[in-house]
Amino acid sequence: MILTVTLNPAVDHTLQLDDELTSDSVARTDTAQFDPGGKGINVSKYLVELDVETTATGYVGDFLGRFLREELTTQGIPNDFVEISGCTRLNTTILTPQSEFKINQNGPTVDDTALELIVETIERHSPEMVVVAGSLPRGVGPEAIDYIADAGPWETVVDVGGDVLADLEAEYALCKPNREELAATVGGEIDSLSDAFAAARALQKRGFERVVASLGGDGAIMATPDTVLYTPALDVDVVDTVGAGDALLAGVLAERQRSGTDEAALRAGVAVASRVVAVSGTSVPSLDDALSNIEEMTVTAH
Ligand SMILES: O=P(O)(O)OC[C@@]1(O)O[C@H](CO)[C@@H](O)[C@@H]1O
Repeated sequence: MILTVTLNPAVDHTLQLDDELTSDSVARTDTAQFDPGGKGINVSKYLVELDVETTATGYVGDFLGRFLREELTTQGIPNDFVEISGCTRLNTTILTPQSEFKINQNGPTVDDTALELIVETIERHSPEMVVVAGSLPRGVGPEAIDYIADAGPWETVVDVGGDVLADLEAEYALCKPNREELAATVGGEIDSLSDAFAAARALQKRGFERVVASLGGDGAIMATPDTVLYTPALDVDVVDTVGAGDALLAGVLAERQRSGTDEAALRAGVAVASRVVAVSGTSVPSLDDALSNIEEMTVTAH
């Protein structure tokens, strides 16, 4: 079982506008979508759709926390959250004909004594793997992630910001930076695929058994102890990119559990991400046949 930990969940509010945003005028829209979100929660949503056993945990609070819980339960996503007194955040995506704007709140402040409740929740579910993903709420530092990773026999996967990633000290089975986070961890720019391969290789050597990096429209890479694999993105009509990295991670973890090979896992990640960018917000597309033709996708070793 894969348990996801989202320490700073969000309700994702997605608005679609027919025109570009302009200052000093009221934009009006008929469409408003609210999805339970936050990176770990999204991974659980996509894993359920891929028929992988999962449970989502993390901190939730107040009316948006209640909405998030109820909505996940209605959607059939197993969840077991820790209640906090602060309010879960509302993150907004505004889609205009030309642009995608994303505004994320920092979220509530969490007392670090609540971490023990997260660890107790994880222990109750005895997962083989724990995925800690998303930003940290105020009051929680990178050492909380090391604490979770060291607290039990589970393998731990992280998808956290580049600054947090750089401070982690425990053993991790996998990390999933995006291009900017990859650049931040190596303190340089990623201007080409070969920069990305070198950065992923360097990060892998710093103590992550595998590094899966999402490169947006350029595809994704996986650095393993032996090689760096690369798969280009599929050609799809992109509605928005919110949740694409979470979908990549869910696809990689689902396929690694099924076939165990890194090549197939990377292909599966890119295939699932390409389905998710074709729907708005962090709603879940049908992934029934998402993995059916993945052996036709290109993977190269570098
Ligand atoms: O502020 P964070 O935690 O880095 O990211 C949160 C978030 O942008 O990530 C998900 C998409 O990956 C959304 O569901 C959510 O709003």
